[in-house]
Amino acid sequence: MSAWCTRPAASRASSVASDLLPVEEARARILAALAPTAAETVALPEAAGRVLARPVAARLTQPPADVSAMDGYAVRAADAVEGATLSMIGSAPAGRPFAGEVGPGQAVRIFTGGFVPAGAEAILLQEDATAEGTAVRVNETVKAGRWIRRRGLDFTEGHEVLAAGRKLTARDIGLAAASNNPWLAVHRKPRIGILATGDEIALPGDPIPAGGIVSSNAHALAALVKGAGGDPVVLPIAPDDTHAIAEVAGTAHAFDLLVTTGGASVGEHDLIQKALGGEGFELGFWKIAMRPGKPLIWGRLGRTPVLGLPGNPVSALVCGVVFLIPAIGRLSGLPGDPPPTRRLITAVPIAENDRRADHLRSAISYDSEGRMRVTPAEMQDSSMLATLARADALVLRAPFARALPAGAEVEAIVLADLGV
Ligand SMILES: Nc1nc2c(c(=O)[nH]1)N[C@H]1C(S)=C(S)[C@@H](COP(=O)(O)OP(=O)(O)OC[C@H]3O[C@@H](n4cnc5c(N)ncnc54)[C@H](O)[C@@H]3O)O[C@H]1N2
Ligand code: MOO
Repeated sequence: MSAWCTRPAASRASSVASDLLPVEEARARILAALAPTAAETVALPEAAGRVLARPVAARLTQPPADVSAMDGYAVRAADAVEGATLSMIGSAPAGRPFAGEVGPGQAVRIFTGGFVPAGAEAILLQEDATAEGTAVRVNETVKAGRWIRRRGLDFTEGHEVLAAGRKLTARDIGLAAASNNPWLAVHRKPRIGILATGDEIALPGDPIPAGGIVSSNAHALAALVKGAGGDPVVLPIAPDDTHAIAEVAGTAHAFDLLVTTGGASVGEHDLIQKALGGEGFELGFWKIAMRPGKPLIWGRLGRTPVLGLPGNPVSALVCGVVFLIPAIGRLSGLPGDPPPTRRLITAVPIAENDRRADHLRSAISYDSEGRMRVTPAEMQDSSMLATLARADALVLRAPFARALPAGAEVEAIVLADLGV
């Protein structure tokens, strides 16, 4: 048994009670086997949503000098008392600093963003002054420092403005631009191969074989991968034939992760492990204590990790939420946190659970007092994609969780939190 296949002690203990690996342990083992992709340098517009591979330091100080926060007059604080009249000696619009100095009894016309001239200690708002020619009458006394943005108020040259490991938001892109960083080092988008298998499946729009169905998994997973920051590559559908599966899997080396759907279970047409086995597949684990998603496969084909998702469409997508999104996060340079959960109140009683951690497709609604309530769908069959599409949340039920009355608190993954 290689290090890849070694079971941690906790797993051995739990396997005494069950042959199914707990969800948290399965996710931990998946994440432990993944490393972030290498860094690449991209232009700012390409960097949004990517994860910084190296910290970003400011390449200038902002503001570069003391600047005015308002339109008005740059004045010496002691002179600008109510009733005084000052003499305007020039102007300092943004981008054109005044070269001279403000002397006693003098003022310089200044505009928002203009450099505060030497000698000035405050800005007199134009609303608080009356100008006639070069005479400026002060209508309201100003305090020293008023309306001046000090040099370096925002950031200082050489200081870190963005830390490595940060997923870049529009705000971060603005900060990188303001700090004069046109290029950023980010982790390459993880390339995720998606291989749907099955004799019965056809692409949407293609002729459907007798007894067949339309393949939804590859499309749904590609959308999920894209939303999570990965680069999906949908491979041709492989029929239930070990040679065909092996041939397509031969492209695995091109991916940071190969995801298969279907053929994960125990039927004689469930061929993923058999077909990949001939190509040198090393199994990490198979079967987890999860509904939907029990026959999940995890292993490695050469250097490429392989996540084998069940064929049932809801199982494939729920496993996508629970395992694939964190895996893409880890490959992208993030920690790969589990999906965030929220505490919600169930509107209806929930039955006790069996040994598999359940993920109940549920609707969120608001009661007459505006409080959020969650209602699991009555039917939870893992073929029912419409129920998943209509759901707002997955209510989590731990193995052997006790029955709950209406009004009890539950933990739930809110799908919109993940953009799924
Ligand atoms: N005797 C047992 N049978 C099954 C077990 C078990 O433990 N013992 N587990 C069940 C569970 S749980 C699941 S989940 C499924 C998973 O099966 P597979 O991963 O082998 O998936 P398939 O058999 O290939 O397909 C299952 C179902 O999903 C449809 N499918 C497959 N691919 C797609 C696709 N790309 N798009 C849409 N739908 C797809 C397929 O037609 C089947 O209806 O196994 C249970 N059986
Ligand atoms: O685990 Mo299966 O996904 O229950 O249908």
